[in-house]
Amino acid sequence: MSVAGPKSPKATGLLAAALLAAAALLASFRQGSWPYVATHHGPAVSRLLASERWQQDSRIEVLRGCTNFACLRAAHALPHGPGELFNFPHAFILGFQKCATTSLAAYLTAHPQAAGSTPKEPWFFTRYGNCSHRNSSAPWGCDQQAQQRYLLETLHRDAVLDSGLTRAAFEASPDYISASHAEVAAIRRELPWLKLVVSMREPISQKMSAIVHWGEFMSITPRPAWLQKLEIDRKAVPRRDCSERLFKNESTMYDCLLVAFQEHPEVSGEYHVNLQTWLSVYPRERFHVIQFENLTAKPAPVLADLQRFVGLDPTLAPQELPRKNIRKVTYQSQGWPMKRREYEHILSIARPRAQQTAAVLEQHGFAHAKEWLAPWEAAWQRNLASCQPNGDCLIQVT
Ligand SMILES: Nc1ncnc2c1ncn2[C@@H]1O[C@H](COP(=O)(O)OS(=O)(=O)O)[C@@H](OP(=O)(O)O)[C@H]1O
Repeated sequence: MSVAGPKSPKATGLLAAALLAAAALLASFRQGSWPYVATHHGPAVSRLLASERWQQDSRIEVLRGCTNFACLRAAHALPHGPGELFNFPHAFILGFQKCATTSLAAYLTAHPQAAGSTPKEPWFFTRYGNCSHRNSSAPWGCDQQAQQRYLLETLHRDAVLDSGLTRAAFEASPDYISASHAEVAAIRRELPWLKLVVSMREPISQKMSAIVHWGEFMSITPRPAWLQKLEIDRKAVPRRDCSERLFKNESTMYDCLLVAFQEHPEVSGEYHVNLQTWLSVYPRERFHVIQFENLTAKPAPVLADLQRFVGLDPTLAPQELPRKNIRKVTYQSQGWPMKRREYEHILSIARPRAQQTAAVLEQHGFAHAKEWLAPWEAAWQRNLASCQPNGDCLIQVT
């Protein structure tokens, strides 16, 4: 039997809801392995839990009728059935942009126990999605239709439930990591059980990759509608302008790096600032942090850790990490021309921030700061070693 959502609840009172939630809690604890236990609900969820129909249904049956987040939350308060391995949805790859999120999403999508979203980057919860009202005082919120489309079409609800929840639905919108506190809080409110994956790349390389990405996009003529939509995000405009000029040979990579490093942290991908926003909302154990350089140098152990974190069986894993979204071999594959003093200047901005990021990662138990910084320091030294006596260098991304 399926349930249409929170529209027709037959409330039997708060006591019944509390009893049911307590039973679910107990059952979940007895099951032991269940990773998420709902401990508090909003009024809509409590009403659903109190409905007599729901008391007869299994979690997966309830989920079959869910077309909105309140329904999902109520379903997740019920005990999981035998063989069910995952929540729905189960995980988000949050970012950072240009840190191999597309390759990671493709890798997981090829895993028989995972179900990637369509598209890979729905951008549902953040500034370009329909639920965010950045330029008005309206609170974050999604209408019923948008929620339904997201759950059914983007996250493939039916296919995932048909698997008996033996597949983990996930999406990968790399701009989520730079979400505002209000947006992150909204995601937590709607999907409190999510597992969250973050990848970080040597920060100068990450910005160079983004600069090239935007240079290529801004050179598309006529400008596509989706690109025009992005123009509403005024904060990121100076960087995009610089990228456009770079591709017309009217600015240099150094100019654009300066712009990128001076932008607002939430736009420029200041790793620790963005991560701390998320850590202030979701518990620490929900996060898994990957270093791009470790991942790309020696994928197997990093991918095995990722699968363990998500709850996927590593023995079913695809062999290879794909190489998606690659531009470093297309543009300036021998390196970007820069003067030594210019690179040193950028480094004088990037290094202290990278050290802060490493300190935050250590503070939260994600990595040892020194070990984390070593591959980044090695990349900086490699680039400095490329400099000629006249100060001309060729700067490569990691
Ligand atoms: N397997 C592997 N090995 C080495 N490098 C890899 C790999 N997979 C992705 N990449 C590099 O990651 C960059 C793309 O990252 P994203 O997919 O996260 O970009 S995006 O934010 O989704 O646009 C992009 O960097 P640039 O080429 O410097 O732009 C990719 O080359």
